[in-house]
Amino acid sequence: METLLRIAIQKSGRLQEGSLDLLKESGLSFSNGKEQLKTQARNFPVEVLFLRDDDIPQYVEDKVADVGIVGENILLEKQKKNQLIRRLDFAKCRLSIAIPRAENYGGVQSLQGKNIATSYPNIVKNFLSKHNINAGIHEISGSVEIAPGIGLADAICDLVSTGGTLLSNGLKEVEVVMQSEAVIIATPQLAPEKQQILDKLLFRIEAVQKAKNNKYILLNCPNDAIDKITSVIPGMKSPTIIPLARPGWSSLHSVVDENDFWEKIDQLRGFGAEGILVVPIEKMIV
Ligand SMILES: Nc1ncnc2c1ncn2[C@@H]1O[C@H](COP(=O)(O)OP(=O)(O)OP(=O)(O)O)[C@@H](O)[C@H]1O
Ligand SMILES: O=P(O)(O)OC[C@H]1O[C@H](OP(=O)(O)OP(=O)(O)O)[C@H](O)[C@@H]1O
Ligand SMILES: [Mg+2]
Repeated sequence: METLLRIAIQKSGRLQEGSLDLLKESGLSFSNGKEQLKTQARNFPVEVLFLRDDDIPQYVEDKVADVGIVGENILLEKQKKNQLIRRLDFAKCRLSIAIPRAENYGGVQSLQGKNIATSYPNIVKNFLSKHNINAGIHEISGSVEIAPGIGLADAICDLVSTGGTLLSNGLKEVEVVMQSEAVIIATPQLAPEKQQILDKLLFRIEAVQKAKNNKYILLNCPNDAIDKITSVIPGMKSPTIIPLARPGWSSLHSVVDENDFWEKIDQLRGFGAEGILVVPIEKMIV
């Protein structure tokens, strides 16, 4: 029987779209109907399980799933035997403590003796003991931001992204406990055949991630600017340089990192680059 790598992803919620996109952009083709809880890829030895994200670390520890995609917040909270394989650059958020907007905050000591509502009791417990704070933890599984408003707790610890939910519940963020993004987790000891499949998948994921972080750039420049421009955008090995019909000019093709893109464009223009075209890359294999 063919060995399949079992990957657990969130069935519905904030991680679902990013997880599906990542697997599909990595070339896996599978169906994901609304009621479907399990599916096998048509063109890759992978089975996908659609689960509640909170349950994924336990499934991975129990080897019911070999690999999972969860937020780092869930990985840290659940304290299961999982290894973090790779950060995935989506579902970025932070886990923060917030208090009613009207209240004064004089640093972490202000939490002494308070009651904190959260879905992350273990993370909050560690945070409080690191700061020698004695506070009560009231565990609830959702709608945490409502807790101070209904007299359930003095403060909360929950995920924040735009801050919109805090704002609309009259709360203000006072401490960032951790930053989080989606990650791939795996059982500590994968069978060699499964490890091989995972390595193959990780190679594809890397190509997808690199492509997202880079752009293909084409520009025209005077020949005497080629060296300076090459030092700014050296490309994967070196830029491609093609002479233009106009004497003394060349077309230079390279890749540029998305993160410092605009600074580099300013530098290139300063060196005399013109007619700059920037296009997305679909996959990037170094
Ligand atoms: N506002 C946000 N912005 C970015 N990422 C977020 C945000 N909220 C949550 N996340 C990330 O997405 C993960 C899933 O969030 P979601 O709200 O869908 O979970 P859930 O309600 O617990 O879902 P489930 O029903 O699967 O248990 C979180 O653990 C976190 O890592
Ligand atoms: O800072 P913001 O951009 O407002 O995002 C933060 C909110 O997003 C998440 O909930 P989600 O919307 O996923 O709903 P849920 O409570 O049903 O999980 C999280 O639990 C916060 O409540
Ligand atoms: Mg959940």
